[in-house]
Amino acid sequence: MNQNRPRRSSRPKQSRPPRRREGPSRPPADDPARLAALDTLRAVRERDAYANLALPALLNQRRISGRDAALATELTYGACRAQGLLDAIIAECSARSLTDVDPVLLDALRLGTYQLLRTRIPAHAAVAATVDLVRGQVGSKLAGFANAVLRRVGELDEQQWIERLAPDRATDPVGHLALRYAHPRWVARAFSDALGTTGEELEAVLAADDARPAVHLVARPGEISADELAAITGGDPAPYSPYGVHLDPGSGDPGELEPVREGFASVQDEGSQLTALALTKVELDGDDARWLDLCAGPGGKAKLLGSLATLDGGTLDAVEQAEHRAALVRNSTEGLSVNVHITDGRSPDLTPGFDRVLVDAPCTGLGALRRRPEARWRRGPEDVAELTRLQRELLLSAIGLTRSGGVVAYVVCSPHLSETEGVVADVVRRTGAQPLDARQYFPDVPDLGQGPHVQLWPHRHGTDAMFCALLRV
Ligand SMILES: C[S@@+](CC[C@H](N)C(=O)[O-])C[C@H]1O[C@@H](n2cnc3c(N)ncnc32)[C@H](O)[C@@H]1O
Repeated sequence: MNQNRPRRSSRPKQSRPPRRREGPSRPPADDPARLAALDTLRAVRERDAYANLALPALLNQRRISGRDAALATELTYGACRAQGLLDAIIAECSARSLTDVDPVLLDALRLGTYQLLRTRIPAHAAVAATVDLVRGQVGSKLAGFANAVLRRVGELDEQQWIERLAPDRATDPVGHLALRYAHPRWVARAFSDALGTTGEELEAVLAADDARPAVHLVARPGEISADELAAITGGDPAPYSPYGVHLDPGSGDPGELEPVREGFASVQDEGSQLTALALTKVELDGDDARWLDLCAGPGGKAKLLGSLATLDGGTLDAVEQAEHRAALVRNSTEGLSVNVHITDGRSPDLTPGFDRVLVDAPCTGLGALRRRPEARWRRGPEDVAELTRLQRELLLSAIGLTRSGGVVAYVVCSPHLSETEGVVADVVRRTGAQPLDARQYFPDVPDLGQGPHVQLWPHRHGTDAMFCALLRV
């Protein structure tokens, strides 16, 4: 046990989180919200479930709604996001190493610690409810352990824990900010490398991953305008994409909106829209009727590109390796001039000579961490090498399938330099493809840096951190 652990007698009087609201001194015996949160954390850990899919399904199945659903959602998503910080604090308060703690007990401790540090639930209620949960789900033998750990956690507030546990900001700014904003160090390092700073902008992008993002819709070209879509949905036209609409994060399930149900609109990050649109804006000499999306599933960009190609009398070939994802592409592009191929984009049996090709390659997804609560803890730095190999191979294939004078857009939802500039530089060296200044194809989007490639950022643009390089073949 760490010698520096705070003793209860030394607790400063003001150490409690300041914003507690009054609440029941004991949680109700039946606690569906916390049980749903615990079961979701377990599904995320054991089955690699996505919290934002598993929790709504579970709430629905158990008919949990209203305040219980809201509490379950806050606790689940909050504990998923903050996991690294919560674990560091729990480890400091636990006599056992976390690897020796029963995994369900650890999930419950994460929920309890989250309640103590980041909610206004009274400390005694947070501890009692978690201990009851442990007693019911893990067994009464471990309830005392949970109680002891959480009482120690409650001796300091979040700020004080960070001061105690985080590396010194002056000597290790990345390590400090990684713990403060609950990101793995390698992710904070990747953001820092891409931004070229360890200062305020790094802090801003890490903080942006914890903000609830607006829901972005895309209007289907030729069917509905962004203004009409905004009027119907009560949203606002997006600042940069002519097809985009932003909805308030709390405005309910966008899948229930009529234009989405009818197929006139879809959920799509504005950054994704902008990268697909950039490909369509590059000037071409000669033919412009054969477009290709080499990594199309689940079909967001294929729908946008397919709509534009169809309006112009062209076609889009959409390649996807995974069968179930190809089915999603087929579904989302129904009625458009889109041909879906289930095949490996590195060696598809397609006739070369495409005019415009999109490679929206599989990636670490570090650019969309705000949309998936558990995502930042799921990938590791060891994933990068394999992904960059695949990205390079797909981009080389795309260039081979493009006619001379045609254009390729290489897109990833990650700012990791190995996945972005590294892949592009390597392929340009091998093929002689000519990088274009992509910034000119993102009209009116500010803060695009030195070019030639475009890196969007949540804290600058309100989009996912999408990267886009445009290469003339
Ligand atoms: C980033 S996602 C594409 C997102 C899509 N463009 C959209 O906007 O909805 C990458 C896709 O590439 C697919 N993929 C992975 N390896 C592939 C390969 N070798 N050939 C073709 N598709 C592949 C994955 O299954 C995944 O659906």
